[in-house]
Amino acid sequence: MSTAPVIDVDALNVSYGDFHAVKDLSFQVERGELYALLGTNGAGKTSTLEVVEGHRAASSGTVRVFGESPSDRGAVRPRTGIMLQESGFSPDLTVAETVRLIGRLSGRTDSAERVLGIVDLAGKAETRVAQLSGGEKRRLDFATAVYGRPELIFLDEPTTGLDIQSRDALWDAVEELRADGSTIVLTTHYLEEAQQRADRIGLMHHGVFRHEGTVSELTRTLPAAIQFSLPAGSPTPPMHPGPVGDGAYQIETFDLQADLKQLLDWAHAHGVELHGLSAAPTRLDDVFRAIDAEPALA
Ligand SMILES: Nc1ncnc2c1ncn2[C@@H]1O[C@H](COP(=O)(O)OP(=O)(O)OP(=O)(O)O)[C@@H](O)[C@H]1O
Repeated sequence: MSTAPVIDVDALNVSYGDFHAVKDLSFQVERGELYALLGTNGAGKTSTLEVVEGHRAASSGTVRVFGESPSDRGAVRPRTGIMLQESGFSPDLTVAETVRLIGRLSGRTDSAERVLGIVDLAGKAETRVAQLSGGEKRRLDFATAVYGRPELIFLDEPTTGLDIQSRDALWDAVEELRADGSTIVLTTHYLEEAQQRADRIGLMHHGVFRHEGTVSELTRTLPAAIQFSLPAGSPTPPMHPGPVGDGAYQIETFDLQADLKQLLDWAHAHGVELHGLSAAPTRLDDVFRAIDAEPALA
């Protein structure tokens, strides 16, 4: 089996007139990975994905999907499922007709009943799209993306507007596809989903990656926090904690386990009880907030 990446983006630039939306972006997505392309509003995620999906020409740079140009739709489209943020379904078609039509256009084969079963829309097969709720339309969109079990699936904000049961069902279906070897590219503003699901994350801001790596590589870029309060008259604690209000202190650390141990050893040795002790690892949200606070790179 080939070890070439499924997606290979090299020095991609996308400009709209004078506005440079994507700047020399390079990344690869390996077979079987779930790669999350995340970023602030206007970071350039959609512009990037439109090129990778073959919907937009690059201003410069090279993009390969399965080793082919994404504009070679005959080669790429049958192997690729796309769930867009806004579906363009015809309101007059039924749910089953929509799945069959999009399935036929994709060049993949499957059964409408199977994919509608995955998203719990089998009972709505003969309902017109115009009569679906917002969440049901999102589920139909997902069904068309996974029709034929494509090798590569783009999920653009897949769970927006879905209730918790539908979200769980969607992620179960994604995990099943991954077990079959499908590669997933996810964009979402629900960072906890990316934190939980992504093998790697590309975090964009103003057209460039501010970070790329696994969740733990990204969260290691910021310190974790240990917080506690001390009873009156306690000796000075180690590691120079800073006050954070209400008599509480905070230690910022890149080595949570070692520093927590040092603090607990100190408390034990001095017979001090640490009140409200908490040790919080860095979350993806924190990394996001930190990059959003930075100025744009030139
Ligand atoms: N057709 C266009 N013409 C001019 N500017 C555009 C066009 N499409 C996008 N842009 C600009 O390019 C930048 C990147 O937009 P893009 O849609 O790629 O960002 P995004 O990361 O997907 O954002 P969001 O999270 O808000 O969806 C934005 O500043 C946007 O205003």
